[in-house]
Amino acid sequence: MTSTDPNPAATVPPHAPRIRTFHPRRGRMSDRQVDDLDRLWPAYGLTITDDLAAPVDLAALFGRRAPVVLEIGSGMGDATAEMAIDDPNRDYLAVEVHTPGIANLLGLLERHDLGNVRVGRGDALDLVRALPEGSLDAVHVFFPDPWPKSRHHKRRIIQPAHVALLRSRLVPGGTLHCATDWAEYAGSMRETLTADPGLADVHGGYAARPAHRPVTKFERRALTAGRPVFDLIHRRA
Ligand SMILES: C[S@@+](CC[C@H](N)C(=O)[O-])C[C@H]1O[C@@H](n2cnc3c(N)ncnc32)[C@H](O)[C@@H]1O
Repeated sequence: MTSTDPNPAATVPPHAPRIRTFHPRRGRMSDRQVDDLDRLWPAYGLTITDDLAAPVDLAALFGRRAPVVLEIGSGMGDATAEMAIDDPNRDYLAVEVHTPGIANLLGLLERHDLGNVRVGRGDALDLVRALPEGSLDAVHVFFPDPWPKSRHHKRRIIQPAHVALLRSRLVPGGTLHCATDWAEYAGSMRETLTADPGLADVHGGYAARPAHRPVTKFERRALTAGRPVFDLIHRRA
């Protein structure tokens, strides 16, 4: 970090109370998901804790040196797997707290014989803090929990301190790509991303869904309900 690259999140003392950005839901797993989780976790999984040893060695995690895309909140993982299949020259690090979604993605990795995906289980922000600065080619935040009530906005993943933290982990020129179907959150995201001094807006506002981003499970629900979708893509200067 330099004096011209303020990173407020990095200055939060470790004893500060933590505010969760996710609902602590467990969810039921099918027998197949239980089996996939047991068998495949050792090969693809990364356990995330709030004292994860930093810096995380991404080349060791993936077994090669390639540009890395971080996906925060991969849900059931279908979109993650699809992007990784279409983009074999980059590595994908998906992070989720929802165990059935993690298990589902692990099953997809085996079925598609995908070597360029790893799956983190835990709070994405704990992982991001432990990543080296300038280590990510892109960060994807697709349909994050909107936390619609005003008193819960502090739980949103896209807020100034988190954006500064995410930006610090991008390589110069790397992109932070957010998408939401929640119009008010889209406005807040746009404001926050535009206000960050180290990010430049690639499209000058909302973008249409780029071809490389598959329609996600949550997005399908939004489209069925007739809600518009907002993509925002900003680049680290
Ligand atoms: C609304 S869902 C969207 C899932 C997927 N991206 C999609 O579009 O279908 C948001 C997901 O983000 C996960 N999530 C929220 N905060 C997180 C965090 N701090 N770390 C990891 N996962 C998180 C939730 O568990 C949830 O599965």
